Amino acid sequence: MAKEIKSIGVIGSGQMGNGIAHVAALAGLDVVMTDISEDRLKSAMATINGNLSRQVAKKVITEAAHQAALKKIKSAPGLDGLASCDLVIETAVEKEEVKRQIFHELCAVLKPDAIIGSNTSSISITRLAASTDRPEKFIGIHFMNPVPLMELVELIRGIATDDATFEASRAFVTKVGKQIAVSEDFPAFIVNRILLPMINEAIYTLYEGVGNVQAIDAAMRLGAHHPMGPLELADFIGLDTCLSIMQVLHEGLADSKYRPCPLLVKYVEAGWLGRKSQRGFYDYRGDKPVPTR
Ligand SMILES: CC(=O)CC(=O)SCCNC(=O)CCNC(=O)[C@H](O)C(C)(C)COP(=O)(O)OP(=O)(O)OC[C@H]1O[C@@H](n2cnc3c(N)ncnc32)[C@H](O)[C@@H]1OP(=O)(O)O
Ligand SMILES: NC(=O)C1=CN([C@@H]2O[C@H](COP(=O)(O)OP(=O)(O)OC[C@H]3O[C@@H](n4cnc5c(N)ncnc54)[C@H](OP(=O)(O)O)[C@@H]3O)[C@@H](O)[C@H]2O)C=CC1
Repeated sequence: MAKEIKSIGVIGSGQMGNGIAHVAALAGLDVVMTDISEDRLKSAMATINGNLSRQVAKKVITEAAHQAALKKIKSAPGLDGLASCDLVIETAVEKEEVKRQIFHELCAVLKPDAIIGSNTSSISITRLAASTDRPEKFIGIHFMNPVPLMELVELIRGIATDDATFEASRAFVTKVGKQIAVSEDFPAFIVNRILLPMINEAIYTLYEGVGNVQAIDAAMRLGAHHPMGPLELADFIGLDTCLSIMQVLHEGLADSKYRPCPLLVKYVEAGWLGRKSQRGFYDYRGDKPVPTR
């Protein structure tokens, strides 16, 4: 029988890491959140507190639940605090070499029966699993952004993932209140295999001058009823993450239809990564977002 997951660790406290810590703590799990810097962790705790307050204001949760969730989260830099976790979910940047290095260090401190999950948007679960000492206890647990609001989690088995790991992960995802879509381990899985080429095409539409930022986003918001325009959504995801996903699709499927738009490459090279760096297809430094093209 699959073991119940009662405590989780989260590596990386960016928008996905702090969102996963938020929903797991609200579900009553003990959470240890780690990152490379103490400042990052402080700002992640402030974000979680703000997002929980927003849920209280919207009457989604009570103030008592807000306070109880905060008490469930411990944060500490480095990986030592993860030693007793049942499940550790890696949510660091979408760079394979960074994730492999993290897993190398993590395996040395983790208890032998702990499960490792990766929140990767696109990278092969089988390949990441092979860089650990426990490929059978490794799985893709792919939350969507923003985690507290989005209903779906993709579960992706690597070639070696065993049934107990899959079932324990399934029970964990259900416990945090999310629905599951099971995906085979192919580049970018299901959601991003479909979503990211659409976003990349929107960037080509901008690059080729078919429309400006405002026109492209209005077209898809009002003409296709997407909740956010594709360029607004790209800024929300992070342009570095969008580029990494397109690169994984392009290399992994060897098809030119996935070629990342040169304009996306240029924005990332400029450090204009979207909302997280205050500038992307919109400039967020003023009172309201202003298109940069
Ligand atoms: C890249 C990958 O690997 C996979 C992915 O995740 S792809 C991305 C998937 N996500 C999407 O497609 C999201 C599309 N957008 C939407 O569905 C909606 O716009 C939304 C759900 C994000 C917001 O819905 P809304 O009803 O307009 O929310 P609203 O209450 O007005 O809040 C909007 C704001 O709060 C955020 N937000 C609201 N409640 C939140 C909470 N509890 N926790 C975190 N963020 C929250 C929103 O992101 C946005 O941020 P700012 O206020 O800082 O600008
Ligand atoms: N953004 C999205 O919409 C989604 C992203 N994902 C995936 O989730 C993961 C995280 O994305 P996201 O939260 O957006 O990224 P962010 O850039 O917001 O956060 C990544 C965090 O990881 C930290 N970090 C970097 N290197 C390490 C390390 N070696 N050890 C510990 N922490 C580290 C970063 O610190 P610093 O900034 O100081 O480098 C940062 O705080 C990626 O794999 C991404 O593909 C999945 C679903 C949706």
